[in-house]
Amino acid sequence: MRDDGGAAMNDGAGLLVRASVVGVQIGERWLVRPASFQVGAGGAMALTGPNGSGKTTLLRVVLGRQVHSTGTLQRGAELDGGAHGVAAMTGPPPFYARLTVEEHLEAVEASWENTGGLALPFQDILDVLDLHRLMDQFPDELSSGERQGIGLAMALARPAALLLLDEPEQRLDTRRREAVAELIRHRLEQGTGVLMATHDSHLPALLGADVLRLRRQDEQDGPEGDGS
Ligand SMILES: Nc1ncnc2c1ncn2[C@@H]1O[C@H](COP(=O)(O)OP(=O)(O)OP(=O)(O)O)[C@@H](O)[C@H]1O
Repeated sequence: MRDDGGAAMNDGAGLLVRASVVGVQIGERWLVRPASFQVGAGGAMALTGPNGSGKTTLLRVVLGRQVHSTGTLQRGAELDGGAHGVAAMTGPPPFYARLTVEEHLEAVEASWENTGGLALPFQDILDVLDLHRLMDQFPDELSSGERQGIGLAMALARPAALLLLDEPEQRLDTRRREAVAELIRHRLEQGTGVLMATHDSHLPALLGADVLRLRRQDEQDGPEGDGS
């Protein structure tokens, strides 16, 4: 693994991410109170907590898009392996207005043709999420839940050592939430590590994920509040 300063670490075989008291602070305000967790290959970690407790911000720290103020973040060398490092879904995917859903998926699939192909075939993902009916539609003809579903499909198909998902259950009905859990389980079985933010207590249970509950700055400390 490598720490924030880029120094190689000798320990942590199989570990993809190790965060030790990582917090984000602006002035007196904690966006993320110091938290510790780790994600290994084939392991799942769920960040939970109320609105504004810092789940998305912590995912952004892991992605390298947000600087942290305290602690140490170590990332496995696998995560820096170019396109095969991290597959992230942190919001609706960028869509091209003039391409259909099918053309988007074809473009994603083609981009992986020469590097081992997709981790999960789109056909399987579309079957499970019941998205086939959308193939001929354009982005502005999709509901927010359908856009979320297509974004998830793209992230779940993408080969990567770490899958990072921000509220994958968002805007999905109960049946599709269970379907998403099934797809994530496939990725875990392939050895992919999964780090997610979620408001759904069932999803971590379905995945056997470790759970870290983040606290907002205005919440009292409690037994699980040290983030370990
Ligand atoms: N760009 C920003 N600048 C300043 N503060 C921010 C910024 N983005 C988020 N915050 C603040 O950081 C805190 C954590 O926000 P974050 O989006 O990480 O929470 P969250 O747990 O993901 O919330 P939710 O469950 O509502 O998605 C909030 O208090 C939010 O107002």
